[in-house]
Amino acid sequence: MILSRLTRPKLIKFYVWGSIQLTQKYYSSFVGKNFATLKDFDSNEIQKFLWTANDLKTRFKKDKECFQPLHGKSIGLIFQKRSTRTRVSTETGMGLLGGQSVFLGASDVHIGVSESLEDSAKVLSSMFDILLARVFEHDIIDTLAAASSVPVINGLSDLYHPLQILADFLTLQEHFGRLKDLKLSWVGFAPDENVIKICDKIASQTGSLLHYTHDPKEAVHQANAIITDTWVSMGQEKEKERKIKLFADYIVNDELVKGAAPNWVFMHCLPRYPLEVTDSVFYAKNSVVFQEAENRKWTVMAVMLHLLQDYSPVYPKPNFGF
Ligand SMILES: NC(=O)OP(=O)(O)O
Repeated sequence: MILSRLTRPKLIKFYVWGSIQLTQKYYSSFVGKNFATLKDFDSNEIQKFLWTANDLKTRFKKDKECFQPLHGKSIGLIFQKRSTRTRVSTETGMGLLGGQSVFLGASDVHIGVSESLEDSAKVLSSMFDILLARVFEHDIIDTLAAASSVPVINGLSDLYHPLQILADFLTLQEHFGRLKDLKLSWVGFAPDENVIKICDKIASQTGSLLHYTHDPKEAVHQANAIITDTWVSMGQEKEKERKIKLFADYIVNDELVKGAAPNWVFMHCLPRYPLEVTDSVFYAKNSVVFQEAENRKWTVMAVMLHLLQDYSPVYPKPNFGF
């Protein structure tokens, strides 16, 4: 199951995720792997990350347990853009696991400016045990990963935000008690055409239903989750006025959500501008946006832990419906 950042505003469509069908396969170790996009992991592996995230959340938050499996490990955080959730969830999560984080902002380091990406990746991976990068072009993630001797986590590129999708899945599982047979309606920009092709191929293999439409009412009809994102991404501020006009009819508001399933939830990865969703929906009792934000922490902890060492959850596997 994959999800892309939506990058091609010229194509105005709405799309709906059908039931999330995950195939069965034995879990494999993730140690030493990169985490660039969820399409690199099969459904069973994604469930494993989610199981561990649930387990860590229960152990640290509910049980108030203290254990530090990543004591002595460190992560380098390469950020070309600003961030609240990705940065803070990773820094505090690494701290809880006993490790250390070093933030490397765009104006702090030479990466891609006075030193090649490859040289930076070689140097940083000789000092850190793992790297996380938030970049503009997705190719930068691939370049860093190819030159790095340690795992690289994608903290957002122009194509993928896999950490966010893990947190979204965890939130859906917590709320609905399953992932199977949920109708997810994403209201916003059209996905990248290549990503659509990949999604269609996976859907044909798994039995998921994918539907793309220009009609927001059709998109949210009987949806269990209505999801949107900011229309003005970082670095696209110049396009703000054009996008406001272009997407004026696509605001998620009380009228639009009337067509959703009775148990609908609203999701948004944040930060949120009032442009794309009204306060009445964003702060509605059906909104799970802050639970979704908190889950960024437990999911990135699961990813860091699994890329650095094998981990067996203490708590039973949550029900995903598969
Ligand atoms: N959703 C998300 O990635 O938030 P930040 O930009 O604050 O990291």
